[in-house]
Amino acid sequence: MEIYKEFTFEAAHRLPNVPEGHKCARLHGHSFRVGLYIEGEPEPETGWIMDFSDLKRIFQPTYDRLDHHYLNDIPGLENPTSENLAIWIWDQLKPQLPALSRVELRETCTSGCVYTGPK
Ligand SMILES: Nc1nc2c(c(=O)[nH]1)N=C([C@H](O)[C@H](O)COP(=O)(O)OP(=O)(O)OP(=O)(O)O)CN2
Ligand SMILES: [Zn+2]
Repeated sequence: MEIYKEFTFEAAHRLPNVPEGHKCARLHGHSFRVGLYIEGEPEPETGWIMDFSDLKRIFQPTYDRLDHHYLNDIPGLENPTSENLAIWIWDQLKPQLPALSRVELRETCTSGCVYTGPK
């Protein structure tokens, strides 16, 4: 079983390595959506895998680094594609959240990616 919690943050970015003339080379912003998934079995007593509010608390410091920031300025996010952002969020959280199973990163209403960890 997986549980998930979704977050939104506002941020600006530009993609430095796109072909010349690509629209994403220009500074622009998104309302990013992040889905964090935790895999496990519900504990018999609580009936939950983990408390959603604990998940929120653990994500908060990472969220604060992203929300209303220019992503390219963040170490490790110099090329802030959806893919790199999902990996970066995973790397921030996995040490504290061993049961993290999936990071969904939605950049626009129609574009995003899903990361399930290194293969
Ligand atoms: N594989 C990736 N492709 C693109 C990324 C990315 O992170 N990974 N990022 C971008 C841009 O940041 C862009 O803001 C989002 O792209 P796109 O879906 O093309 O945005 P639109 O809202 O313009 O999409 P439409 O559906 O065409 O309106 C580009 N590619
Ligand atoms: Zn973009």
